[in-house]
Amino acid sequence: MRIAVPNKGRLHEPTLSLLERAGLHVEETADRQLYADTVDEDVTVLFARAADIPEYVRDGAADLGVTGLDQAAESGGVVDAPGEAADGDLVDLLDLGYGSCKLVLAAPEDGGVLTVEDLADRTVATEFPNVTRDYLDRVGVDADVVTVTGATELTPHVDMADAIVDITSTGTTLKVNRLAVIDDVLDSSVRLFANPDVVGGPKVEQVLTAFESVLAADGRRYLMMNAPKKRLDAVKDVIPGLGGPTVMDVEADENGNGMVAVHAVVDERDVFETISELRSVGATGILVTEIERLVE
Ligand SMILES: Nc1ncnc2c1ncn2[C@@H]1O[C@H](COP(=O)(O)OP(=O)(O)OP(=O)(O)O)[C@@H](O)[C@H]1O
Ligand SMILES: O=P(O)(O)OC[C@H]1O[C@H](OP(=O)(O)OP(=O)(O)O)[C@H](O)[C@@H]1O
Ligand SMILES: [Mg+2]
Repeated sequence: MRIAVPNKGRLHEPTLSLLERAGLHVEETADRQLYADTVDEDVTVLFARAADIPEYVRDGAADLGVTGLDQAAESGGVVDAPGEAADGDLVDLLDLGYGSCKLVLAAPEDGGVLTVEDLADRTVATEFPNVTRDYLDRVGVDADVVTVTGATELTPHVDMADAIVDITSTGTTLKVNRLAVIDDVLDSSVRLFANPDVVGGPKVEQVLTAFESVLAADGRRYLMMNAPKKRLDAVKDVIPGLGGPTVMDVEADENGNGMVAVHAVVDERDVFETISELRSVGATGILVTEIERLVE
């Protein structure tokens, strides 16, 4: 099975680190720029441009692809389940949570374009012509779309366009270029995309489960502690555990009181508060550890 991942740019490193955390360690080889084996002999990684990855998956050159929803939407149809897929659609299997950005319509702060309606018979420059045309159709505005391959923010200042559709996340680039957001066009983040023909296959499901287990572990901590058996109910009340904590009998303390070891998964935001509450109900030897993966 082949997974296409970004070969460079801002999505490259986080995607490799996700593969690593998912247990799909990518082997170092001479050809690593193009493709690489993983610890799983059935899984190969292809390194491609973020914008080309949807095409690799649609074509079947890769079974799975990791890239931004913006890129997939630009290249064709995207559906949530294989049953909904028309010819050439990709299945959006999982939101991987990084690369969050928006495609927005923006125009010069001091210009004459204040609403999308003002764009009628004017020009929009973008790296995303298909998404932009779909958007203009949706809002019923007839404007020309000019395709550029970068530095889109420049075009309104050199009279190439009256507005742009471009990626924004912090808003800094738009601000520096004195452009104001007029409308949101598409919310994007990095997704795991699949060719509809491979969804449900055992290897794809295995990769999906591994990625899901990394996401499930994010923001969670594993707590371990000892507690007097007679305080167990109080300890359980404190821990908002995943399906309740795991409880094991351990040796009695020096006074012969029954003791238990309690393990639980908790939200990292609750750890600080939970520890003091656990101590106050008699827990001792409290350990907090990170979780690499969590298969629910
Ligand atoms: N500022 C941003 N914040 C968050 N995500 C972003 C941002 N810019 C881009 N992205 C996401 O990353 C994807 C790839 O962008 P990136 O800049 O890494 O690639 P690129 O510009 O196509 O790379 P290159 O041209 O170097 O191949 C975008 O399609 C989008 O999903
Ligand atoms: O809202 P902001 O946080 O300013 O981010 C938006 C900018 O980020 C991306 O460019 P990138 O940094 O990837 O450079 P690139 O044009 O070389 O792709 C995008 O094309 C915008 O220009
Ligand atoms: Mg970029």
